[in-house]
Amino acid sequence: MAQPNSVKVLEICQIGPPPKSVPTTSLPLTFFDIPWLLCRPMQRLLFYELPYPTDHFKQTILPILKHSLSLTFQHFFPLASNLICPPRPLKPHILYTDGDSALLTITECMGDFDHIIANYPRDARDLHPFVPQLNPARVLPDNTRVVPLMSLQLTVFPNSAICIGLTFCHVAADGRAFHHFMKSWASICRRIIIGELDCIDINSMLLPFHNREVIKDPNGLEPNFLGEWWNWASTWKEDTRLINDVLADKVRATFVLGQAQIKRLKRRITSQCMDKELEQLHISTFVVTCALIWVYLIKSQDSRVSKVSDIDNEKLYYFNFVADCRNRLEFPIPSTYFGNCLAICFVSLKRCELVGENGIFSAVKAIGNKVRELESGALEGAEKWLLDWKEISELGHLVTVAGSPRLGVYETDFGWGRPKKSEVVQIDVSGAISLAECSDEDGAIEVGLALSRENMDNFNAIFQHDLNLL
Ligand SMILES: CC(C)(COP(=O)(O)OP(=O)(O)OC[C@H]1O[C@@H](n2cnc3c(N)ncnc32)[C@H](O)[C@@H]1OP(=O)(O)O)[C@@H](O)C(=O)NCCC(=O)NCCSC(=O)CC(=O)O
Repeated sequence: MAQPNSVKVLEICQIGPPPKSVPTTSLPLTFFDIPWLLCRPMQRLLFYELPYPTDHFKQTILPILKHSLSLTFQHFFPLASNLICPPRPLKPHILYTDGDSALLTITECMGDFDHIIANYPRDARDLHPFVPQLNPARVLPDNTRVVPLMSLQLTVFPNSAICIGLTFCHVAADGRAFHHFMKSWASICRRIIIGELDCIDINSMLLPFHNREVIKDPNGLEPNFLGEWWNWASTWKEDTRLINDVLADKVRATFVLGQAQIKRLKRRITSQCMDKELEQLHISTFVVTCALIWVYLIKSQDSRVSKVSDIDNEKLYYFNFVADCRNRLEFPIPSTYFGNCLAICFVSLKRCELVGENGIFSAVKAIGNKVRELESGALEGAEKWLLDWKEISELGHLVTVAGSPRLGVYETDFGWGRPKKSEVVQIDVSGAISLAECSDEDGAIEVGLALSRENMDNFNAIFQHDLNLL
């Protein structure tokens, strides 16, 4: 019997920039890009209400989505390109050649849209039918790997909705760059729908900036990171487990922290501070949300430990987030820079500090201090980014963050309104939490989690109980 969320493939095609519109272009990888070479692909879904039958979608909306995507690729060509990984010591790079394109699959789903986009815990496997697969990498006779960087899937829910799914390699674009692409595609599509495109010059839009020379590397991070990557790549084994096996016991849910709750949380934190401490504390929405979720996640794992004596209170727990460096470096980088420009930040605390009475306060101090340190040097300690990453992920006890409430994902309007829901699917395998602004409340935050059923129940109980006390 078909699963409720199985999809029927209607069409498979390739979409690239209009022919001859983009010259052959090779983009070197900067030290900001290299750490993301081994990151598993990003999987982003955007769900929209769009109450048309499948035939209407195919005949009127799909051609516009395809045409606008092609026009957008003319400027955001790296996403239609390939990552070229020649054998060591030749450097990996992104290459666009005329005719390169991204895989686009069109599918239809009869599943229950309201259930699919709900916030309550659902089987983590439910979203995977909407996630496109990347075309497999090719290996050339000289052992060069040619890796497609993005693929897309449009799923129509007849008479109710569509889902736009994207899988892309982080090495091509960070969150800011990727959402610039998404908003540009949406904007061109919207203009075509309202018949405005002819009188608007696409070149007048905020175009991506591709010149990698703006990224200066005075500390020689690039050769250091490349060396690390080559070492890793030589021993790296692809995860060949089936997604259904990996996710068998996982559920995913979205928790919303309302604006009022965030305000009260900030107030509670500041009331715990001495005046002098307060001056030093960085209490942003990002920081208090991350602190709260980090502490609740650790508390929600406790019931997995059968005996209290099994809990090692001295053990270090880690929190990892990335910071956009476009306005945080000594050299200027345009806000439209297309590529990666992220500092990788780690924070650690002992378990007893996190689950103690002032756990959230301790976590706010630790994460906030890290954000503050970025002001005096976002690249401080950067030479250890990859080593830290490898060591800490092997230790376990790590919570990482995907997405951000500053990416404006809910502003991505293709001409039929804001998304009803956005999901960062890869968190169900990567174990990260995802953050976004909220679909329907200004100043609120959506937190996406994928946990075992038992941990999710525990987390939910702690979240509901504690937030009621705020
Ligand atoms: C370092 C940070 C994570 C956290 O810094 P902070 O704690 O200072 O928080 P912040 O920068 O959000 O904002 C701090 C304060 O500045 C003001 N402020 C900043 N930006 C604002 C904006 N656009 N609108 C309104 N206010 C703003 C607010 O007063 C806010 O306080 P208040 O918040 O209290 O109102 C962030 O600055 C950052 O770099 N975010 C981007 C991370 C990113 O790009 N992630 C994507 C990874 S790639 C990825 O994951 C792939 C994918 O998504 O597909």
